[in-house]
Formats: sequence, C-alpha cells, structure tokens
Amino acid sequence: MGPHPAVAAIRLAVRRALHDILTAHTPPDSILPGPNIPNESAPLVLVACSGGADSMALASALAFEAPKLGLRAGGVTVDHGLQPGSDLRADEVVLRLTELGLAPVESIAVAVGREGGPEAAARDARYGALDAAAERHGATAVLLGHTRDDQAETVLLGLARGSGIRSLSGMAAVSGRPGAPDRYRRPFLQLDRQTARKACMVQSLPVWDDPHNADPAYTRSRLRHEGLPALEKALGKGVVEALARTAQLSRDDADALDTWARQAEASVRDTAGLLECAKLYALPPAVRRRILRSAAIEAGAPAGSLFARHIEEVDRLITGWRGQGAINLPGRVVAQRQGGRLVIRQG
Ligand SMILES: Nc1ncnc2c1ncn2[C@@H]1O[C@H](COP(=O)(O)OP(=O)(O)OP(=O)(O)O)[C@@H](O)[C@H]1O
Repeated sequence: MGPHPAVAAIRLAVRRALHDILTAHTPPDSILPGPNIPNESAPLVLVACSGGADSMALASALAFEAPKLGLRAGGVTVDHGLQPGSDLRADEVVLRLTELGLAPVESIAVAVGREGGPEAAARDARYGALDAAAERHGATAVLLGHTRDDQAETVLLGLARGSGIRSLSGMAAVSGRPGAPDRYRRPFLQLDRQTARKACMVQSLPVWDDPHNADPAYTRSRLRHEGLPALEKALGKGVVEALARTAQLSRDDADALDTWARQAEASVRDTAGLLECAKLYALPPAVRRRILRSAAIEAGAPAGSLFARHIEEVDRLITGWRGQGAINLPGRVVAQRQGGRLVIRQG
C-alpha cells in the first residue's frame, strides 16, 4: 500500500522542488538517477520550520526525499521571543526535526524591532536569521512552507491596501537576496493548507499552533478566520484557488512591466544621471511608477516600507499641479523637483 494521498502530495511537491534545486546548482551530467547516499560534501537543503503544520509537513517530506536525490537535509527554527516560553518551543522543534533525521538542525533567537509593524518586523528578523544560517552552513536552498491559502491571503491583503500588481502577485515559488537570488523555495504554493495538516495527522507529527495565527489583533489572522470563510460562503469554495491563480497571472504581468521599466530607465536620465521630468511624463504610468520606485530604493528607501501611495505622491511631482515641494519617503529619502529634473536622495 502506498502512502496516504496527502503524504504523497507533499512528497511530490518537495521532490519537484529538489529536482529544480539540483538542476539549477549541478551540471546536468553529474545528477545521478535513483537513490544515492549523501556524503558530507553533498548540497545541503534547509527547511525553515516554525513547528506549525505546514512547515512540519515540509520537514517530513524533505527528510524523506532529500537522501533519495543525494542531498543533505537540515532545519532551522527561529525564536522571535514574542511569547513567554518561546525558547522552549524552539527547543522542541529542534528535537522534532532531529527525530525526523535532519542534520544540521538549529534554533536561532532574534531580536524583533518595530519597523513597519510587528508582523513585518518579525518577518525581517526571521529572514535575516535564515540568510545567516544558510550562509553559515553553506546551504544551497531554504524551503518555506507557504501554502496556496497563504498566497490567497497575501493577494487579498494587497487588494485591500490598494497595491499594484506586484503585490497582487503574492509570493514567488523561488526568491532570494542579492547574491543568492534563488535561495528560498516554496514547494507548497500550489498545495492547500488542509493537505499539509492531514499529512501531519496521518504521520502522527505533533504540530504547534502559533497563537498569533488565531489572534484577532493581527490582520492576517482576521482574514484567515473571518474574511476568507465569509468570501467562500458568498462566492464559493473555489475562491482560494482563483486568488492563487490571480497571483500567478499578476506575476507574469508585473515581470513584463519590470523589464519594460528597466529598459526605459536609461532613456529618461540625463548625462548627469538625473531623471528628466518631461521624459518620465511621456511614459505609461505603470512604467513611470516602477522607475520612481527603483530610484527611491536605490537612494536607500527600504523596499518593504515603500508602498504604492508613496510612489503616487512622488508621481504627482511630475504629473500634478503641485510640482513643487519635497516628498518624504521611508528611510529618510526625499524626492524633490528641481526645474525639469526629479532628484531622489537621502534628506
Ligand atoms: N519561527 C519560524 N522559524 C522558522 N521558519 C518559520 C518560522 N515562522 C515561519 N517560518 C517559515 O515561514 C513559513 C510561513 O510562515 P507563516 O507563519 O506565515 O505561515 P503558516 O501557514 O502559519 O506556516 P506554519 O504552519 O509552518 O507555521 C513557514 O511555513 C515556515 O517555513
């Protein structure tokens, strides 16, 4: 008898992701077909595990699939220190990952700041710790347990904020940082949360329910427990899948616009590298706003705190009556019109 369908589904998703990682990081003729015993120099794939159902399911599938492809599998859990006893929870996750056969496994305590609100601050601290762990262990990739339901929530949050299509495109299956552009992999992005939960249940994997996920003080939690069920009631069960599809379509459109904006950028800068307002004005708004956004980030504005409304304000310096004055952006960046030029720099 084969594995339970939920277990088969999570393993298949992880196997696909591992194949992609191998293809991206190993010359094709060095991939050995079939089972292989990983040695110490084999590529290492880490799972980022909170101890919740999604990432525990991911860890179990990684532990099962990685050795078959000659890969090493390890795990990292991040202790945000936001609740009493969070260190004990982290120790327990380390134990569970070790029991699954993962090595190396570590828990990292982080200090969560306040920039951008509690959820964004915890996320920034977490990714900082995961990046550091990946580098310390020389890991080829880090797997994250985001599911199709998380993707649908992300799209809805973007819609509610009035964001552009980049935000509506949600999370990418593959993403990273400068220097490691494909470090993060999300094998469960096409899988629903129920499947991950079921896979944990049938494998008797104990899971930890993050109290933040049920805390109505958090926007995402309200959306998960009230917003999405209400939408499904009104519009039918296919809403989550449809929103995830919107994410994919938006991603393709956003990528095309980004390419267009990159190509157009050189043509709107003068010989000193300053942005020329008249040339910006002549561009389609979506392309112009992308150029403004990348200029603001280049000047030091943190991408995560730079919202559509900020860029619209800068855009009005070019298109509106109020072409004078200075616009303050996050990261102490200031945008100002100087004659026919737009200057975006540290204030
Ligand atoms: N404390 C943590 N330590 C390590 N990785 C984490 C931690 N919190 C989240 N992650 C990673 O980010 C993913 C998404 O987390 P998030 O809390 O947004 O979603 P979730 O659906 O509650 O996931 P989970 O059921 O795994 O907790 C997780 O699946 C995991 O891979």
